Formats: sequence, C-alpha cells, structure tokens
Amino acid sequence: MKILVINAGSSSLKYQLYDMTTEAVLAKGLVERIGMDSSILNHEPTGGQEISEVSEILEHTTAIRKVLDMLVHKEHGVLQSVDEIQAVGHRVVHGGEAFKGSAIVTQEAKSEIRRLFDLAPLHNPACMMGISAAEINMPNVPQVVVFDTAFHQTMPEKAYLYAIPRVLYKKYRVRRYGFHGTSHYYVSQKAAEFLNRPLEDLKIITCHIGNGGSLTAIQNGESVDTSMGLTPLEGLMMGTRSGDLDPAVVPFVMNKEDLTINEVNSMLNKHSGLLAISGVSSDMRDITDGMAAGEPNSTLAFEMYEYRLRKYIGSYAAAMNGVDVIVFTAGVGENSVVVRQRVCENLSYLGVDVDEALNAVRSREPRRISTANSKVEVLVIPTNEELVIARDTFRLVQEQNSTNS
Ligand SMILES: Nc1ncnc2c1ncn2[C@@H]1O[C@H](COP(=O)(O)OP(=O)(O)O)[C@@H](O)[C@H]1O
Ligand SMILES: CC(=O)OP(=O)(O)O
Ligand SMILES: [Mg+2]
Repeated sequence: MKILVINAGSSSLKYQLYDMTTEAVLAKGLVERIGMDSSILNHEPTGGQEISEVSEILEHTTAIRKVLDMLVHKEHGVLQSVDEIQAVGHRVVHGGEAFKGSAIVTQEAKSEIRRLFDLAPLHNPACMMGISAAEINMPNVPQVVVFDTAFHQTMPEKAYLYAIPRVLYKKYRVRRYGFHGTSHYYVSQKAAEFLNRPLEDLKIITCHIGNGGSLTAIQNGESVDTSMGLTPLEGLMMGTRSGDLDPAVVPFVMNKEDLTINEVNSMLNKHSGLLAISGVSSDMRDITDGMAAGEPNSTLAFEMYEYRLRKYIGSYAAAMNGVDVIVFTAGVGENSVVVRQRVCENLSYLGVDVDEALNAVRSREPRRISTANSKVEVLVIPTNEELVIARDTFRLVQEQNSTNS
C-alpha cells in the first residue's frame, strides 16, 4: 500500500510518500509560501535529483494538486498514476480530549476538529485545509488523522489540570494537552529498543527540541507529564515562542501597550523566544555561531534556553522520582552538540556523564552519548513523526477494509 503523509501548516505543506510493504520513503518535499506571490515546491525523489519549482499557489488545494503532479512527473515522479496512492495520513496538532488515538476521517471527525479551532487557532485551521484539499484532489481515497495530543491523553489529572476555577475546565476544557506526542512516542519506543530493555521498566525524559520544543516524562511507556499546555506556547523557551511566563504579564502588557488578543498572541508566539532575546535569529545555528563570536545577546539567549531546558529535566526527574534515560530529538536535539553538552554538564547531580567525543559524532542513527559510568543513559534519537503517521494510517485503513469485506 502506498501512503501519502501530509503535515499542513498555515503557509506550508510537508509531504512524504511511503511504500508500506517496505516502509520505504519514495519521495518527500515541501511547499512553502502558500498564498504569497511566489510559492516554492521543493521535491526530493528518493535516489533522484532534488527539484525546486516556483509558481503561484494561492491555497492548499492547488498545493496538493501540484504535489500530485510532481509525484507522477515524467522525469521527477515516482508513480505511474495518482491512483496508486491508497491512503492519506494527516498530522493534526490538536485532538482535544475527543481523540485518544488516530482516526479515519469522517464527517464527525471533521466536525470535532473544527470544534477544536478555538483551542488551537494557529494550528488546526491549517490542518483542516490540508484535509479538505486532499479530499478534493483524491475524493475516493481514505484519509486518517494522527494527533499531536493523543499520546499525552494518559496524563493524570494532577498533571493536566491548571489551578484555576474548575468551571473553566468543565465549560471550555481548559487544561494541559501537550503536543509533539507522535515524536515523544516514537523516540521512547526507539530508546527501549536501542537499549534492549522493556519500556515498562524505564523512566524516560524525551526532549523534542526543534523550532517548537517540548519535554515529556514517560513511565511504563505512557506520558505522565509534558511541558506544553492548552496550546503549544507553554514550557520551554523556543525559536519564536516565549514558553513559561507569569500569566500576569499578559494583562499587564496588553494594558500598557494597548494590545488586542491577536496582537499579544502574535507577540508571544512569533516574536519571542530565541529571536527576541538574541535580536538576530530563531535558529539555534545562528545563536551558537553568535555565541562563538562572543556576541552578548546570542550568548544570553543560549544561556536562557539551556537553563530552562535543564530546569525542566530536573523537574521531570522529580516528577518520576528518578530518570533512567534522557533522549534528545528534533532539529536542535539531533544536531546541536553544544546544547546537549551544556545541558548534560549541569546534570551531574543526577549522575549524568556525557562522553565529549560520542556527543560530537554526527549521524542519522540512534546513538548513545553517555559514558559507561553514567547513571543515566543519554541518547540521541532522530525522530520520525511521518513514519508513525504512515503506520497508523496503514493499520486503520487495513482494519476498515477487513470489516468492510
Ligand atoms: N545543525 C544544527 N545545529 C543546531 N541547530 C539546528 C541544526 N539544524 C537545525 N537546527 C535547529 O532545528 C530547528 C528546526 O527543527 P525542526 O525539528 O526541524 O523544527 P520544525 O519541525 O518545527 O520545523 C531550527 O530552527 C534550528 O534551530
Ligand atoms: C505543536 C508544535 O509546536 O509543533 P511545531 O514544533 O511543529 O511547531
Ligand atoms: Mg516539528
């Protein structure tokens, strides 16, 4: 079965085409700047030549049509016909409390995702555009939704409730949901596999640090706490997001600067984090370059980022009364030698001991960076959210086919 995996953002759309007989990626790519004057489609057939095409793509329906055209392109394509795609899997950021796992797209599922627009105004409308666009272009192909929040549905009340009037939870479901669940799930499974130990025996802290970032405390293979909250704004300092702050800052600043709700949301989500403190960039590569050059604002941004991350690791070790494994993943976690080094240097009280040479190794494979003496295994595991989406899509569509036959 060939499965197309789609991760739709408000102005971008990432895709990967899988052949599930071998779980091989046949092609992948990215459409950027959807709705702007010149959109770019970047397509990478496996083993073939990468190609970039600039054109006008005003909305997601056209974006998916362009992707399908590319997949059957004479020179750069990997399919004879679009009909070879037998299912589509979508990443959906917010599944609220309704979705504890992945689901086949039905009218009810779509209504539920729309109901969740309120809780994820920056993310879910874009995911919905991806689903509608795929339905228009591939009307007879089953679609599956895989949620960032689903893995965290095992958190106990004491971890997911906020200490605010209970009525706000009852009326509006205001609570911690957590995100990047597909990634936290995948790397925790991989960690147990890599260590050749049962997942149930391990207390794991997974650090998914990319452009957005979150930590999860995992016990018995289940998420017991995670740093993102009602929305993907809480927790760590991120590329452009503030992470934790005193909630009183929000009304204070709104009042002083006469800001609307949209403006304050935009300030905290798009103009904060590494970008705000460094004044230079939201990208960790630029921050560590700036720090190496002795630039004070980049140095401060790095120190704040690392300090926050380390405090969260300490709090999750406290939450689980110990930690056996720390996993680093996503753009920063997989690539930044200096972030890992600095965080781990300051976790010696937990018995963490990282080997400098192992930490400096660059590889796309799961690997250990801790010494043999370390009380905590420290691993770097490249995440693969798309593979989890493809597997769930494959499983659900097969189940549906077998009940229908
Ligand atoms: N070689 C690298 N060294 C340090 N940081 C990196 C490197 N490559 C990528 N990053 C960081 O990873 C981020 C992207 O992470 P990623 O997980 O791909 O994010 P997203 O899924 O949100 O697009 C970049 O913004 C940058 O901060
Ligand atoms: C939920 C979220 O923060 O996702 P991303 O890191 O892809 O922005
Ligand atoms: Mg990501």
